[in-house]
Amino acid sequence: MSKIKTIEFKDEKLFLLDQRKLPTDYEFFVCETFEDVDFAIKDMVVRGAPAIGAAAAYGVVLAARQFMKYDKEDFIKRMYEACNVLYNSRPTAVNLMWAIKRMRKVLEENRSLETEEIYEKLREEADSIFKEDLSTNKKIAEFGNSIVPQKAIILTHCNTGALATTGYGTALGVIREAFYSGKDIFVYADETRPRLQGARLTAWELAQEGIPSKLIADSVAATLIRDGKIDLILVGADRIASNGDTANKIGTFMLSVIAKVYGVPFYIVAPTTTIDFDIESGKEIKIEERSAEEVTHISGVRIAPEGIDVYNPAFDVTPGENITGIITEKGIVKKPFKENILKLRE
Ligand SMILES: CSC[C@H]1O[C@H](OP(=O)(O)O)[C@H](O)[C@@H]1O
Repeated sequence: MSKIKTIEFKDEKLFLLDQRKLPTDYEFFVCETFEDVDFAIKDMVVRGAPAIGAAAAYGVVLAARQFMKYDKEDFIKRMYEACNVLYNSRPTAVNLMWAIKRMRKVLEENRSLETEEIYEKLREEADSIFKEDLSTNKKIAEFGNSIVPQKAIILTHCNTGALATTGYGTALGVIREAFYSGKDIFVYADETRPRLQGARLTAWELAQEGIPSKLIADSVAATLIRDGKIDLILVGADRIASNGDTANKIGTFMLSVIAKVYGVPFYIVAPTTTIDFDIESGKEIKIEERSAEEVTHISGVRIAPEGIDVYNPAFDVTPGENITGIITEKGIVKKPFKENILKLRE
């Protein structure tokens, strides 16, 4: 089991492993207010759909601590405002909205209680969200491992490990499970421009546990796939529409097209909390656009000329027809996705 502590709530503070600093520096960013959490999500101190959901939930707990000194009416008003700020901290990963909706529901159901009691209820709910994700990841990994052949060479994109969740991971969780079950697998990890989650985070997680792997530039993947060097592609998700269209880190769609051309199995790995049952297709998914600096600079060093215009979408949408299956904690969803995804709705 991965020992990486991505998120920890203790002493009324939220400790986030600062993923902007990895792999060279292992430092924690300490959140004492919900504004600190909002910044941490926006600036990708913490990132990854389930991880930002859990962090945002604790952001609501911190807000309750901040506003306890006000009278009840003011407390409730400020709490809803804080929930709204956190809900909008990043637009694509639906786990964030799902977590805030759960926290808002607890706030609504308990608004007649004293503020200290509301704080305790919110703390319990955030802890539940945290623990549920951990157990969900393990179930996902077990289902996922069932489709990993012995000695498989696996390609993965971005970071979907313990750093993107509350522990273990989604696609990288399946890779961990296959490795620890003795399948003698090998991993190619895309560096994942521009924020380099693969180079900085996935490579770090793989190295921490001695999982045989090689880091590649994103543009190498196509040749490996063409040359029959990849047996399986496992990637994460930020929002899955009810027809199976999936928003994930930019570059995922391109991989899915190449996988389809060369007949390589291409799986999305995600908890059902990443499914947005309220949208019909990927067309409805808002794709976050991030700053030009993420593309024109690496670690603060300019690599592109001043004044150049930049288009920097953080995600793209892979159509369901390019996806072999969606690995969840409730099993592996195959086509027809619309029919089979809706069966997952509780
Ligand atoms: C297990 S969710 C991981 C998912 O989130 C990443 O995006 P970001 O690093 O911008 O938060 C990426 O899309 C991963 O697949």
